[in-house]
Amino acid sequence: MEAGVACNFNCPTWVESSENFARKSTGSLLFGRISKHGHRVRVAASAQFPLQTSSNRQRWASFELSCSSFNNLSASTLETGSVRAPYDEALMLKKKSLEVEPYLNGQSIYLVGLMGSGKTTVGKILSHELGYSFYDSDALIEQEVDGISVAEIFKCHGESFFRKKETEILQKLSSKKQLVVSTGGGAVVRDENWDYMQKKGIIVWLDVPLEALARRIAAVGTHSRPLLHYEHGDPYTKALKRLSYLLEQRGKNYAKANARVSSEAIASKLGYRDVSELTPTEIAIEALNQIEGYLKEEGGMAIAEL
Ligand SMILES: Nc1ncnc2c1ncn2[C@@H]1O[C@H](COP(=O)(O)OP(=O)(O)OP(=O)(O)O)[C@@H](O)[C@H]1O
Ligand SMILES: O=C(O)C1=C[C@@H](O)[C@@H](O)[C@H](O)C1
Repeated sequence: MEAGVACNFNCPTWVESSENFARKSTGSLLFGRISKHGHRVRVAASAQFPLQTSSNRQRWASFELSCSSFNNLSASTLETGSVRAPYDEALMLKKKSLEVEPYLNGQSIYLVGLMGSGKTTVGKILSHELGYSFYDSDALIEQEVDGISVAEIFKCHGESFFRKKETEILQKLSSKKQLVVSTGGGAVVRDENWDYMQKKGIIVWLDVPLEALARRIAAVGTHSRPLLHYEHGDPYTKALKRLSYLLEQRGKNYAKANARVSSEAIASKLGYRDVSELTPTEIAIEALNQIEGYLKEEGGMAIAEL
């Protein structure tokens, strides 16, 4: 009887086909079966999904399958082992955003970080998931200055003109709630910008290693990033040199953010060899984790009373 039940129960198929189950860290399943000899049996399965994932985005689930007859509750273990379960990042993001949203209570999210840290990419994912409006402060400045690019604004009007415009844009946004704002890499330098961002918002630093930033920037070229024009060499070297300098200057400012999302920490938590293996969605999930932590632990709920 027991062997018959074990054969019919294909554990890998069950784990992969049960979305709800696969998203939880533990779970169990109980159901009845009639064996081919007419006996009623009870089958129980339980599984554990550890946080750790393997680098190919599969989660290992350990399971135990046991079976007993209905009138005899002492179960005998049929099978134990581990199976690969799919790691559905889109579902995890949805679940996390539903959890965090009530704590956020409409507060805006301001993403800060060096150029190329993914503020725009991750910001769009967050805004979509939370149902917030997305703004890119560089793009808003470009619109205000006759549609010319940031690089042209620097060239024609100078950096201080650009910084003034950046502050004006942040001031305008500061009266609104339910925004995700991708700020310019240098927005953290002016104290008044902090006042505007903090008025109805939480400030989140996307902290990415310099080498990864330089690789990303080199992939698209340095032409659109005026602060990199001062350096010499190939795009990777130019980006790495300037970014190292900028981080030295601004590191303490970024560190004042309410929440820090470290790509290195996420990669190590997920068992990846390098931050380049991280997807923007995985970073967005961690941003929500950090925001939740801040709101729960640092009295962020007080700000939410706005
Ligand atoms: N997690 C990621 N993995 C790999 N590439 C990424 C990741 N996030 C963003 N990128 C890429 O890096 C580049 C910069 O991303 P993005 O524009 O989102 O950064 P940013 O912080 O808004 O930059 P800036 O401040 O210069 O506007 C883009 O080409 C984007 O596709
Ligand atoms: O790091 C910076 O100071 C900048 C970053 C970009 O987002 C732009 O705001 C501009 O190129 C300046």
